[in-house]
Amino acid sequence: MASAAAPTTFSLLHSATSTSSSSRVKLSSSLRVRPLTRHLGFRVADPLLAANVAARVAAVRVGRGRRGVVSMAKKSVGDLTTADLKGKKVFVRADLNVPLDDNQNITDDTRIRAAIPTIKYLVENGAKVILSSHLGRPKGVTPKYSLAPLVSRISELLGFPVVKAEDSIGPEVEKLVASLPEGGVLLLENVRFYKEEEKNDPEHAKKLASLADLFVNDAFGTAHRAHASTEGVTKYLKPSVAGFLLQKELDYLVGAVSSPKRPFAAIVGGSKVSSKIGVIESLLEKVDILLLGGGMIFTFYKAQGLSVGSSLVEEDKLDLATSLLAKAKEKGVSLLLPSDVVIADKFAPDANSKVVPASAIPDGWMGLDIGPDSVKSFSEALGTTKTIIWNGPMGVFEFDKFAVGTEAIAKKLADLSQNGVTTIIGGGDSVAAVEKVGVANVMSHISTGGGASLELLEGKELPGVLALDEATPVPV
Ligand SMILES: Nc1ncnc2c1ncn2[C@@H]1O[C@H](COP(=O)(O)OP(=O)(O)O)[C@@H](O)[C@H]1O
Ligand SMILES: O=C(OP(=O)(O)O)[C@H](O)COP(=O)(O)O
Repeated sequence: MASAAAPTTFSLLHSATSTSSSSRVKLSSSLRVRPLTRHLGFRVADPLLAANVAARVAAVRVGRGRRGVVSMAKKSVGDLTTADLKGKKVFVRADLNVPLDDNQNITDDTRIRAAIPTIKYLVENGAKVILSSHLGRPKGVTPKYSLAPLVSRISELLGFPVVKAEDSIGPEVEKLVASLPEGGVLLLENVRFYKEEEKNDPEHAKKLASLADLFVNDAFGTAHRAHASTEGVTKYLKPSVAGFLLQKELDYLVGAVSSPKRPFAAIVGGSKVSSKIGVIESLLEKVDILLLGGGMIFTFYKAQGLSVGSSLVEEDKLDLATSLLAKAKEKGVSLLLPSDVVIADKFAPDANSKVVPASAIPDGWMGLDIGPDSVKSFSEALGTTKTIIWNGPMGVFEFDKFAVGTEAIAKKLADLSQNGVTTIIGGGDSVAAVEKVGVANVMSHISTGGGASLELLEGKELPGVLALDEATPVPV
């Protein structure tokens, strides 16, 4: 078992009684301030500033018995009143990166629904909302990644029509902003149509920022990216504050995951192997059980000398996979790889398929799901846990033939959740999978960010959060 006292494990309590809408957290006496700051991306106030902090922020002991107060609040959109917002142009960065089918229909609108409370609050307070997001990972302007298919759903959820711009910067956008009424919403085109977005180009950030007076970041799913519309704009827009979704995610994930009930398990799958494989290293410091599925597993099989046919493999991560297996052993973490897989002769819903042992994937075939024996052993392992975080489907669940493993794990988690286990689901596709099975409502927390929640758990700073203004301490 992993040690419950791993260096970056913190004991956090929510300050649920705070009258401010900012996220405030009380810290236990065992806490070390510096690692926590690193972990959350929040600055922890110097204990000596205690006298300047509101009495309602509980005083706690920090370090070696010194009496102090820790306030980790980021300024929230809820701290802004009608006086701050009426008639103001507000640049809202949301994560509206929703899955679309081949006909451009939204197959899961969780992220859109999650963004609505912040937009509604701004609208109700007379702001002019300039709403922005990315969709997918386009390289330049790519029609299939346009935000156009989202307009009707956003309008429907808000109860009034949203105007859509054809670009995210430039004279046409400026004209639309100028004609935006108080309480109106303008949806910009995919911010990733400009390569400068992901480069966090300061000139580009300045152009985006020039559209507005202030900034609200509600894109938790993209908070781990330092991009022009998440981090860059904060340098030019004051105030830059957290939206309600961003706050809610941090409150839940920090609270539940930093001091998990044990045994604590993580399930990692999906196809973003290169971005997730690194997370495994730090997960090994925190979890007791680690289950790997999805496209992740073939890099591990290959590292062990098995043939993987034409399955997804990250060749440059083979050494890392080998060292992770060794590290799991050294840490006493029970790392489970599927013992059998469902293989296909092509990447298609109507592919021929069969179940084979993980060690017997023939050439020309690719693994697209975990097999029945693996479902059984994964379910048994999960049955022993008290906290589970799941990121990334077990297989290509979009194709019914290869959705069985993902659905079985979703049902197992739903069952455990109803029996007192804390279940946290993160990631666009993982959430879509859980929605598809119809068990999203019984999970403890559905996070809109897969990579972001993993990086938070990993102990990394989230640049999109770090860049926001700190809440003003209230004088006693
Ligand atoms: N064995 C596999 N081979 C290829 N793709 C896979 C495999 N298993 C899962 N996937 C794909 O992974 C995608 C989700 O991956 P990812 O984006 O990492 O998850 P999330 O959005 O939950 O973080 C899904 O589209 C799914 O089809
Ligand atoms: O879908 C997302 O991440 P996730 O799949 O890790 O949840 C976010 O929209 C971030 O997208 P990105 O990983 O292309 O930066």
